Amino acid sequence: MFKVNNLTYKYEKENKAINNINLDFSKGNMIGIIGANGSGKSTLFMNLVGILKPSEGSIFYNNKELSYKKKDLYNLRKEVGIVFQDPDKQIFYSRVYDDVAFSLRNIGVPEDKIKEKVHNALKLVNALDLIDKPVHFLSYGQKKRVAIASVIAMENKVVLLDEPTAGLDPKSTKAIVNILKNLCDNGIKVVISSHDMDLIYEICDYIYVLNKGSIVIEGNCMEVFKEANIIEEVGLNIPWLVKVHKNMNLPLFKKEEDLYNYFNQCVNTNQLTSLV
Ligand SMILES: Nc1ncnc2c1ncn2[C@@H]1O[C@H](COP(=O)(O)OP(=O)(O)OP(=O)(O)O)[C@@H](O)[C@H]1O
Repeated sequence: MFKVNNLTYKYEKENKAINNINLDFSKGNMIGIIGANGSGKSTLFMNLVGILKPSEGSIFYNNKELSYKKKDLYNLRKEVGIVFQDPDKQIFYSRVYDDVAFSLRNIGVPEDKIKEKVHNALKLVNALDLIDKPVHFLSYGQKKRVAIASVIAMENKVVLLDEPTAGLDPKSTKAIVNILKNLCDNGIKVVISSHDMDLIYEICDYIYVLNKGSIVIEGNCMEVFKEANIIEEVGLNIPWLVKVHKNMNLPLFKKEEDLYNYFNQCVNTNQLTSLV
């Protein structure tokens, strides 16, 4: 798994986009990387897959330091998939089918297997109807779903997703959330960056909070969001379930359904009479 030691990355001489951070992705199954605009999330992801090379510090994957030789990067990317924030960065082919098939062809998967994997991946992201469409005909949200399908089709061991649900409608967001949960249930490590704190709170079990390139807090989801002052100071929102907990003096629930079940139980045992 990924372990990052004292990573610093500078695009220019003085400014540190990432400033001496340490990460250990064995701490969770669904890891959240959160931070305001410009806090360094995308820069971190690009360092993890070897697109950018650390200015200082080191990155280990399965106890081996990243090597930037073409062959080693090729092997890394067979195991680690990335969905970029901007789908145009990752879509190269003119037809959706060929785009999703691209990486599979690259690693020599037979064409009949590719056909099956492309269909399955597009179906999962609710985009099978786009299979024969030219990519330049697609909307932003449609391109985003195709980019996610390309990574799902590869069946990687680790999937990094930079803002996977940004710009998606509720139905597609729900589809992506279910896919991420499913990947996680199947033992795939999912690392996600997002500005949607309700989403991060719902699905992540370990979180790193970045601010101006540094990690200001890390821990399990509930621990991190209980630090409301820090979360707000770095320009992020508090998830609504945490607000309910703080402002209504109710238990801290992880899922919306847990809150409803709690209320139903209270109603059934006549504990809500004082509110009615
Ligand atoms: N190509 C680049 N050249 C110079 N500076 C860059 C470049 N890309 C990013 N930066 C700077 O690095 C810092 C971190 O940017 P990065 O894109 O990693 O942040 P982010 O957390 O992903 O932001 P967002 O939430 O807006 O996507 C910012 O200060 C940004 O201006």
